[in-house]
Amino acid sequence: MRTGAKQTERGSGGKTASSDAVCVVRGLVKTYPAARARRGAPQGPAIRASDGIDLDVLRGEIFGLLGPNGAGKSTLVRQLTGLLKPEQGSVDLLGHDLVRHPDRASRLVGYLGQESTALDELTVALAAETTGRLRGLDARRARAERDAVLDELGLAPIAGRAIKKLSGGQRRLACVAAALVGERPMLVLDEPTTGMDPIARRAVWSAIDRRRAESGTTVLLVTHNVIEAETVLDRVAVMDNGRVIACDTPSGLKALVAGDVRVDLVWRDQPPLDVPEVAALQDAARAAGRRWTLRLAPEEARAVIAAVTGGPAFAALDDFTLTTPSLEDVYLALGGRTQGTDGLVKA
Ligand SMILES: Nc1ncnc2c1ncn2[C@@H]1O[C@H](COP(=O)(O)OP(=O)(O)OP(=O)(O)O)[C@@H](O)[C@H]1O
Repeated sequence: MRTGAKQTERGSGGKTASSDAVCVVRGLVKTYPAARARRGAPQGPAIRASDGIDLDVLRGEIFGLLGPNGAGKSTLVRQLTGLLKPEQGSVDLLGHDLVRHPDRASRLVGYLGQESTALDELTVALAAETTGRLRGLDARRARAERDAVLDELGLAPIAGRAIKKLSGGQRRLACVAAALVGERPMLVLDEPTTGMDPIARRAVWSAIDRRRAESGTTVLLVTHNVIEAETVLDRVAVMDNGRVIACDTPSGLKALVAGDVRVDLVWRDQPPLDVPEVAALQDAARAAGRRWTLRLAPEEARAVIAAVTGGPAFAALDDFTLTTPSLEDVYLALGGRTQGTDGLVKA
């Protein structure tokens, strides 16, 4: 077992803003008050959902926010979109002080929140068109943008249906369409692909990528889908407990675990813990159903594969793979809930 308290903070998280930064966050603090206790029960603690966040998002980049449930991602983006006021700290978006002037955010940001209730009563087409009109497009332009985005996201066949009567994935896709109408210099999308099938997800990623390529749009993206996000993100901030615990390019983050390989062992049924070589791996393995995942130095991985394929454990083994680490491994390695926030803990 090895540990290393290494975190990358290239181009972000430092106190000095880059001249290319369109969004500069410094010292952001937001605390939710403790919930009122039921009679006789002790009051729960207040929750510091943003705990001193520094962040620079650069012009034209697709910037991802990753982190476990409750890490503070939505709280952060709601402060970046003027919907929530921090107790301390500053948010500068394209030269506008959003803590003092939260009303200016709507002119600068196309925001997709986690909830869609405001658009639910409208049809897919009307939601997109109305959003365009609210963002200042004239009627002809709003209709043209509506048609283009519905085609782009494959929504034309259900354009006339009410959003509230759609399936979860369709509803989410309709909300993404509305968020993309009426050009804004920055898009803030909170888990845009939740509930979508692979084709819809791919359409969303390419629509986002296209806006960056064609219009230089800056995109801040909250997502749990690290494997897909890896292909579109320029940089990623990993959050935990209201803090940014790492920030770099996907490849820079992957370099944190680059010396390792990932071993996946899938057991036919229960792992054969009576085999000493298998029992010795139990503490280091991340178990999910019949699958054990281990991150190991290459020579350790070779020894594990030899042990489970050559000895008595082989009869219990259904499948095994040996791969280089992905961004998901970095995310899990840094996700402080399970392994500590003070850096990488290698299995
Ligand atoms: N309105 C609220 N009142 C009190 N606590 C809240 C409120 N909204 C969020 N929290 C708490 O603040 C913390 C951060 O929540 P937040 O929604 O920002 O996390 P998240 O990273 O977006 O999570 P998820 O991935 O589940 O969407 C959590 O502990 C959450 O329970």
